[in-house]
Amino acid sequence: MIEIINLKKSYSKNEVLNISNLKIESNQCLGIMGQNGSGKTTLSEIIMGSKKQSSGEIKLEIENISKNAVFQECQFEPDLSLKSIVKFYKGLFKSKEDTDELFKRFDLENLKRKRFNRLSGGQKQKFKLLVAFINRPNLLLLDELTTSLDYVWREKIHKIIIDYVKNNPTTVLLVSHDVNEIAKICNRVILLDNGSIVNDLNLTDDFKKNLDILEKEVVYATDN
Ligand SMILES: Nc1ncnc2c1ncn2[C@@H]1O[C@H](COP(=O)(O)OP(=O)(O)OP(=O)(O)O)[C@@H](O)[C@H]1O
Repeated sequence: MIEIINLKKSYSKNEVLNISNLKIESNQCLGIMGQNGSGKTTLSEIIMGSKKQSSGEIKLEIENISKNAVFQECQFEPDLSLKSIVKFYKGLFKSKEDTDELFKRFDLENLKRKRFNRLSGGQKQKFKLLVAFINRPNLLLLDELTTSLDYVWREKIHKIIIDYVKNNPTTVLLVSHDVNEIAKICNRVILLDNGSIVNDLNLTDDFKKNLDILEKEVVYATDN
């Protein structure tokens, strides 16, 4: 379980996040939606510990916690081959993961010797997720994961994540602007507006059949 109490974040005197209470059950896939600048990345980075809050408390009660994240901006040493990057992270995490299988899963076997900065946008995105799996995280942040992926790979990545979560107890934070993606992967979604949670929805199967309702909730929550 992750519990957030009276969390605030300001830059200079500008408050960008103000969340009085949020509980995220373990092994839950939480979608985080909201307009540009509403605080999604700030909230998820604070939960992951890569950014510090101005005040408030975050309790991370996850057994044997292993974290990882995929961000738009995350980059790797541009001149290293994918194989070398994976070797580096495998060593860093002291991981026993079968990385050949990971290369296969993401259809990147033929690019092992290529440098990261020579990959296309979509290939980079797939590779970032491959690296995020090396330490078998049980807390995983995916921030705009499928931006720059084609339709086929977007679907494949959704399946890879759903299968991973089925086989490994994981708390997933999925930041996305895509209602379909959220509905496919998450069982709950929070909507942020101006740094506050303005809606918190359980994504039941019935709800998922009526995605236009979710779309309306997103528009309503952020227009009012
Ligand atoms: N380093 C920073 N310094 C000053 N302001 C910042 C900084 N990082 C973020 N902000 C501000 O905090 C607010 C929330 O930004 P954040 O990146 O969390 O939004 P977001 O919902 O993830 O947006 P997007 O959908 O555009 O990625 C914005 O107003 C942004 O300008």
